[in-house]
Amino acid sequence: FLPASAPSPNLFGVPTLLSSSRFSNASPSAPSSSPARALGEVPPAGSRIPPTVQVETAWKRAQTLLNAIDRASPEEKGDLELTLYQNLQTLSYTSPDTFYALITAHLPALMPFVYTPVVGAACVNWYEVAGHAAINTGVFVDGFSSDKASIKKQLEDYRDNKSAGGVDAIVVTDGERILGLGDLGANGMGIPCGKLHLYTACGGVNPGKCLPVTLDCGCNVDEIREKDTYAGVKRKRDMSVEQFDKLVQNFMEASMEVFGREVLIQFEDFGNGNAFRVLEDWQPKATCFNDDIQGTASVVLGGLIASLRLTPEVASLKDHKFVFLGAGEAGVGIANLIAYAIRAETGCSDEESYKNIHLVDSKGLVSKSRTDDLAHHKLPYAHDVGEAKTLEEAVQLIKPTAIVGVSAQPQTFTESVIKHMAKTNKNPIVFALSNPTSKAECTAEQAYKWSDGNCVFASGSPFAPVEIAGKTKIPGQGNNAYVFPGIGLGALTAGSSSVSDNDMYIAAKSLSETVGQDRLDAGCLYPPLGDIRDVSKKIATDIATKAWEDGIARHPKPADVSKAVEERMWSPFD
Ligand SMILES: NC(=O)C1=CN([C@@H]2O[C@H](COP(=O)(O)OP(=O)(O)OC[C@H]3O[C@@H](n4cnc5c(N)ncnc54)[C@H](OP(=O)(O)O)[C@@H]3O)[C@@H](O)[C@H]2O)C=CC1
Ligand SMILES: CC(=O)C(=O)O
Ligand SMILES: [Mg+2]
Repeated sequence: FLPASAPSPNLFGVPTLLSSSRFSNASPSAPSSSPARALGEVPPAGSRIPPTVQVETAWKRAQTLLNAIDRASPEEKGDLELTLYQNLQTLSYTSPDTFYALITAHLPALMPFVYTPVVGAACVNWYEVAGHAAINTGVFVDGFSSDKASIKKQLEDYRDNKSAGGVDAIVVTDGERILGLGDLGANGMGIPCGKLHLYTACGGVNPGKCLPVTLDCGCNVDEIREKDTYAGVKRKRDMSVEQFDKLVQNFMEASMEVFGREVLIQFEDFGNGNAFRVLEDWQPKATCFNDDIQGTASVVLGGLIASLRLTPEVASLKDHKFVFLGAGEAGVGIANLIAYAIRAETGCSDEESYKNIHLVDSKGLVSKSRTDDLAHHKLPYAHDVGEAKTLEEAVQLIKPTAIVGVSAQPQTFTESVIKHMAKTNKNPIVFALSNPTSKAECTAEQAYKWSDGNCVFASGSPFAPVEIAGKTKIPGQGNNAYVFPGIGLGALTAGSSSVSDNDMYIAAKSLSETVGQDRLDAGCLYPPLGDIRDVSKKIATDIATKAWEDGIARHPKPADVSKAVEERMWSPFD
């Protein structure tokens, strides 16, 4: 940990370390920090002072803002939330150790300000909000003019000048489907940044070895692209599928050549016209996964497995009847993993495993009569059960035990839908998973109120506990953040050559085992966020153990896998 070399004031009043981290904007020719000073690099024993005092100061100042946010009127709230987001980003540059110590120690309070929902608002006006971070963070690849050699050069520059000697984990987006906010173009860079902050805080991945990337393929939203401050490529998304696939191929090959074959690559918030195909192309050839399709599936399956301990009337996954609102990346990803788990648990056929899973998309219930017109990924769910134009009709027709909202359409879980669920089930599952909060299918309060406190609720962005009928209900955050850090950490520990669908199933089971009876008693299907490093360690241990069993691990097997995971975890407190 370094003494202040260039102090500058900021909200948290901590010394700045402008030349010491991967966040440095120093040009390659500028005097660079000595290698020993790079963030996260293991320092000689005893040379690093835990940033305790700075963290206390920063936390006091953050609390001032948190209190102001609590007291603010709805009109003032948004600006104050963005102020806290901005200050945290500044801190991540100026004193990374303090930043990671702060968010790790106070994750439940601060996660909403580095991740959903506030990162969504930050992305909308990224170039105004993110300041220094906007253009200096990570790597922006111009999708129209870059070839493999130029991408390699960008990555090598990053490795040599901004990383702690290499990169372990990349989160890459093309900005086309940012949360439920749609196409934000290069503004989407806030998402890889937020995800990687969580890789470090929740999964102990060395922040000096994390790389956020945006493949800038233009933006179809005129008011974003045409803004004076927009620094992305000012073109529409007019690339052909072949050009897009070539860009992804160049990026994937360049990443593996520069950072090594085992570099972990997480696809994030791509539009669904490309996401499924890119995953199918690259899953066998790289250590990669799509967080929206697979990570989301794993966290939802984990919650469902935990819920079986709460809903004795539903004995196993195969006894559920699911209706999804949304049949895109998240919807189909979750549906596919539930079907995978049912097959694994019962040995049934593919067809049988899909039978009780129903999807509603923008045109209504996905059904047999629509097969001529359906995207490939929806076909397994086109059942012969009749037709429904709306969610309400679908719920009346199917009589589900669980509804899962992944549509980015707010307030679509209406009073009448939830009342119907409560009438036909003792404890209906209601997952309103769309992000950010403004896109949630319903709020926690609505779900509990309309079901007389009987539903089992989870949401993608956090909601506060709700008092109902003399009980406190704790809404779980059904967000892939519970699993992706552990999945990535596991793959990195083993040096896995791939990340499989079975890994998502393993992570789901692992996560479900961390949910204590006290949480279930409060209606919550997920462990406290404050325990997340232990949760990630457990998930990582299970994933890495399986990688060694399956022979896909490139690293030698340690005597104690859990210890190897723990030793790999970077901590700002070490
Ligand atoms: N909690 C979590 O961890 C996660 C949450 N999400 C959230 O889920 C949401 C969707 O993400 P994703 O699946 O990737 O997005 P996609 O764009 O891939 O899919 C959106 C789906 O919603 C459907 N849809 C749109 N409008 C309606 C409507 N009026 N009625 C019914 N369905 C509709 C679309 O229908 P059609 O197919 O006909 O176009 C499509 O099937 C986002 O808000 C995202 O933030 C995503 C990943 C993780
Ligand atoms: C959580 C997440 O990955 C999403 O909303 O896209
Ligand atoms: Mg996402």
